[in-house]
This record gives sequence, C-alpha cells and structure tokens, in this order.
Amino acid sequence: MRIDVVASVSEIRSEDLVHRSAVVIDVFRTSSTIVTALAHGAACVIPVETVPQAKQLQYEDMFLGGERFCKKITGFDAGNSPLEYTKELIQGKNVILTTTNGTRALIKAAKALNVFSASFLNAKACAEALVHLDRDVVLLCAGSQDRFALEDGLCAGMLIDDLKHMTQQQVRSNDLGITVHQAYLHNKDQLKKVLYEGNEAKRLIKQGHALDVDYCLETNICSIVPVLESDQVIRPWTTKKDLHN
Ligand SMILES: O=C(O)[C@H](CS(=O)(=O)O)OP(=O)(O)O
Ligand SMILES: [Mg+2]
Repeated sequence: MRIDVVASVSEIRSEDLVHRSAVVIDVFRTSSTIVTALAHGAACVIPVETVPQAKQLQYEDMFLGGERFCKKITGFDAGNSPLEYTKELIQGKNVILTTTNGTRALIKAAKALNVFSASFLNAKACAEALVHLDRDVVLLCAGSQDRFALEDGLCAGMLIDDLKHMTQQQVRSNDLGITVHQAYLHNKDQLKKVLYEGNEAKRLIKQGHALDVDYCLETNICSIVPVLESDQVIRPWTTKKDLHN
C-alpha cells in the first residue's frame, strides 16, 4: 500500500489523486468540526468555497457555518468551532460550511476515488475505512494559508502508523510521509504538549479558542468517518457505500 502525504492545499495536484483514496486532514478546525457535526446528528455537511456560494445554497432551515479570519461570518448560524455544533442545534440539519483552508482542500480533493475527512478525533476509524477499501492513499494536510501545519502533519503521521499496524501489506511513503511518521513516533507520548507549540494552536488560543484547541487534540473519541460523496455532500461513511464505486 502506498501512502503519500501532501503538505498544504496549494500542493494538491490532480495526478496525486487518481485511483486513490484521499484523506483531508484539517485538525484546526474544519475536519474536527465536520466529524463533530455528523456525530451530533447533522444529516450532511456541504463544503463550499466562498461566502456568497454558501448564502446562495441556503434555503429553509439549512444551517450556515464557517469562518473568515477565525471569526464567525456575519449572518451565519455558527463559526468553525466544533463545540458550536451541538445536538440541540444541528440534529437532522443540512450544514453548509465554508472555511479558509479545510473546505477548499475538500473541494480540491474531489477527484480522488474516495475523499474522507480526518482529524485526531476520528483517526483510527478513518484508518479502518482505508484498510477496508484497500487502495493507495494520499493524506492531504490542509495546512494554513497554503503552508504546512504541525497538527495536520502529526495527524498524518498517526494515520500512517495506524495503517502500518492494521494492514498486512508493506506500506511505502513519500519523503514527507516518512518524516511525519517518524515525528509522530518520536512525539506520540507527549502529543498534546508538542501540538500546543504549533503556530495554529497558538493563534487560535490568542483569538480566544483555547477550548477548541483542547477538544481538537483529543484522540479517537469518535467512530464516524465523513466521506465526500459524488454529489459533493459529506455524509458518514459505511462499508455499504463502497459498493457504488
Ligand atoms: O477556523 C479555523 O480554525 C481555520 C481558520 S484560519 O484559516 O486558520 O484563520 O480555518 P480552517 O479552514 O479550519 O483551517
Ligand atoms: Mg486549519
């Protein structure tokens, strides 16, 4: 099994996606928000690139979520804090989401055979889905403002480690994959401490989102694997869904 890692949204190339499963990793905070929304009963999450697109898509009781410059967009129901996506607010709702990095990465990844959304919250469940599909994988770190982000890289390293333990096959990676895996192994016993040192964690804390940082760095508390389906809508993946591919 081949598992390559891409450092940021701007480095995603179509040829890296062909015949592969893609996993978009945006620990802070889009991937964590999507999995939390679905775990709390949202019917689906629709990732869109721009604010006007989000407003145009909204009708009836759809839930509008997203951020620009880390802040909730005026007129939206919620920002990009996973903690805002409570059962009470979103159960049964279709969530439209637009964020600076994460939703852009998901839209760019859509050429892959399957597109999953992963964070520390659901890493193991995501690795299980990838093993089940048994395809080569590309792990797309969303990063921040087109730059690599530590938390996405270490989450990719964790996924590679899980996959190495779960699959019977030999796992091969590109140089970035080898690097993040080694970095994960080196830091796995003090993951939260190391990740608090990252630029994005510091930036979010400075903006008043310390609770989000803490929550997004919890590992494997959720078994939902969000998948971007052919209608460009994200729903929970089940083993039945790969029959359509
Ligand atoms: O909401 C987030 O945490 C970030 C905001 S920012 O781009 O880092 O300012 O968005 P995301 O798309 O989840 O990286
Ligand atoms: Mg991010």
